[in-house]
Amino acid sequence: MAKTFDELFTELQHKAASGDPASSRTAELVAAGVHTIGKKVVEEAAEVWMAAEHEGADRTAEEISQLLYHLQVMMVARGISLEDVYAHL
Ligand SMILES: N=c1c2ncn([C@@H]3O[C@H](COP(=O)(O)OP(=O)(O)OP(=O)(O)O)[C@@H](O)[C@H]3O)c2ncn1[C@@H]1O[C@H](COP(=O)(O)O)[C@@H](O)[C@H]1O
Repeated sequence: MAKTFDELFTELQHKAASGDPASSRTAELVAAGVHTIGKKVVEEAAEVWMAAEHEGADRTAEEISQLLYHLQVMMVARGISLEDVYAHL
């Protein structure tokens, strides 16, 4: 069963707090900081755009999942909660 957006966020918070950067991509990115994470957000956003224009729905969904992952890593790195974001929806 695939995880939900909220479940992934909880997992990433734990990875950032106690994960090993050598084995956890999340811990590695959080240690690298918001500049590195921001570049990944922009890269993944462009890949979503390209997939939506030129590839199928499955590839586009995969790219969207990677964008959402990197947005969550940015939230964790900046100490932003799900509630902080949902308050603006
Ligand atoms: N959902 C994801 C996820 N989506 C994307 N990614 C990362 O984003 C990369 C995709 O971006 P790219 O294709 O640009 O990869 P790349 O070119 O190798 O990346 P660069 O090192 O070049 O920046 C993947 O290779 C992963 O490293 C993710 N990494 C982790 N997760 C999930 O996050 C959770 C915690 O993972 P860890 O922190 O690694 O334990 C687990 O449930 C994972 O499934």
